[in-house]
Amino acid sequence: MELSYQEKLTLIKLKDLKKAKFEDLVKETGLDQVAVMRAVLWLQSKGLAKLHERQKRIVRITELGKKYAEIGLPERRALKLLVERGKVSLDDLREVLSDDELKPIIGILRREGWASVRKEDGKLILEVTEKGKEALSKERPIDKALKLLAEKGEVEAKELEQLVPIKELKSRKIGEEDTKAEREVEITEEGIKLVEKGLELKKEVSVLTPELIKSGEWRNVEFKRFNIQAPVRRVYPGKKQPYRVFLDKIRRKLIEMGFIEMTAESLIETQFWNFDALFQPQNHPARDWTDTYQLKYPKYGSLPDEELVEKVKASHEHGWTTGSRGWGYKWDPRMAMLLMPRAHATALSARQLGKGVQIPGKYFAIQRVFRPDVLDRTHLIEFNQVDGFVVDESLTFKHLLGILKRFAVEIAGAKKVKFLPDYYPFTEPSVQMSAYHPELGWVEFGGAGIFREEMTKPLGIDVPVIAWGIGIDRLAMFKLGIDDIRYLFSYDLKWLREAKLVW
Ligand SMILES: N[C@@H](Cc1ccccc1)C(=O)O
Repeated sequence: MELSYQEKLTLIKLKDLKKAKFEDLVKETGLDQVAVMRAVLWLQSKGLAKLHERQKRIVRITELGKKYAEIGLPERRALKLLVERGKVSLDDLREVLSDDELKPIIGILRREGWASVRKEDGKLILEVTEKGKEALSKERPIDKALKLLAEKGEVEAKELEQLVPIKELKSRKIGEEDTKAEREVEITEEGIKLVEKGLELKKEVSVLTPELIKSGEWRNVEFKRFNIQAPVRRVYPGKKQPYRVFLDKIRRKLIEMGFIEMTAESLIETQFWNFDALFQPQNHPARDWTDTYQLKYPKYGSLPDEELVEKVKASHEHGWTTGSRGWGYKWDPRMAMLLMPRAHATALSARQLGKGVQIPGKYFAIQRVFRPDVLDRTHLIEFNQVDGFVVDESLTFKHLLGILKRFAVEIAGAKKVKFLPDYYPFTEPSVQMSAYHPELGWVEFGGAGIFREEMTKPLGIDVPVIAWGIGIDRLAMFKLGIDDIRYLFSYDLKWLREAKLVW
């Protein structure tokens, strides 16, 4: 049987005592109360000891009682004066008694037979009796009771009752009655047997210190075992916001797949990069393929170098050298300079292509984007997109579908993928992809396509670029088990603390 140091010590002491008051056991073991109680309870649960508890009546000494114990009960003080002087007047007694004590004193002295009382010149005179003289050196039961109370502070009522009725102690305000639980610990047969078999009493430690190792003392100690099943208080250490964790994991996955991350310093973009560089005509309803916000102040940003702007302009107006006829309108640089909160992460792909890319190369961005909408459980005006593209000489539409499928499986954990024809001004062909989730059913996953030459050529890219954009929030909702998209950004502490960190 596994016993702790404290349990062993308690049991060994108990073996000698057989049955002991809890307080005595505490004294014997030299441990503190809590430790002994814990040990006793464990011993009890192991059938080695028994804890008996009973309510007992006790009498506790009062402040007045303490005072009397020191200076003597009023009648004793009066008796002393009486014996010294033979007879005294009531007034004389004031020397040794207070007003309160004076009042009942004649009654008490008479009852005890210590004094006789008569009137002399209208004054009460007390004269000591023989019994009174003898009484000076004798202890009455009440004196004994007071002494006992003064010594112990509290005494079991049963013990005092053998001397005086408790009523009397109470009426004289020497003691007050109370009840108290008395605990007794008893060793069982099994406990005795165990001690007789011999218990090795090794000191128990819970921390292995450098000192223990250096001194070699670790050999002589017992290491405390931890109960890892014991319930403990929950702690909530600082941790990343659950949605952040989810996005970080997607980032990690893409990096593992060989993608290079594109980042932006600002959430604000020029229309040039959000629209124009993506071959979206300024005067065409296609520009409204999504509603966007505009910045009031500052209203305008700056355009990239002129050469690039000229090419984009040419592409829009007449197709430049791409063989396309373009959109056939007059391109306005002022409009391209308007500032807006970025409306899609594809703007970062355009920027990256303009800066130059590795060929073959793979790029991605995780970007907060903004579009006007009515807020509800499934719509936010800001959300996150994961966009990316792959550049290589020999890429075809089939590659695009293959890569998208892999994403759906790797990132979304989808089982089936479905492609539908779609339209974006910057891709041709364009597809919309849905992924099948066991619980969610078919979920629209994102758009994709091959960037149009009218877009890539002005940016200086002459090879095929396949691109995609994925709305990540709905996926996160599903993964995090929430049905209100606003929770992704919630500061509800309970949710933040308890949300599982998922991938
Ligand atoms: N930017 C598009 C998605 C997309 C990205 C890249 C290519 C094609 C489509 C959207 O926000 O819906």
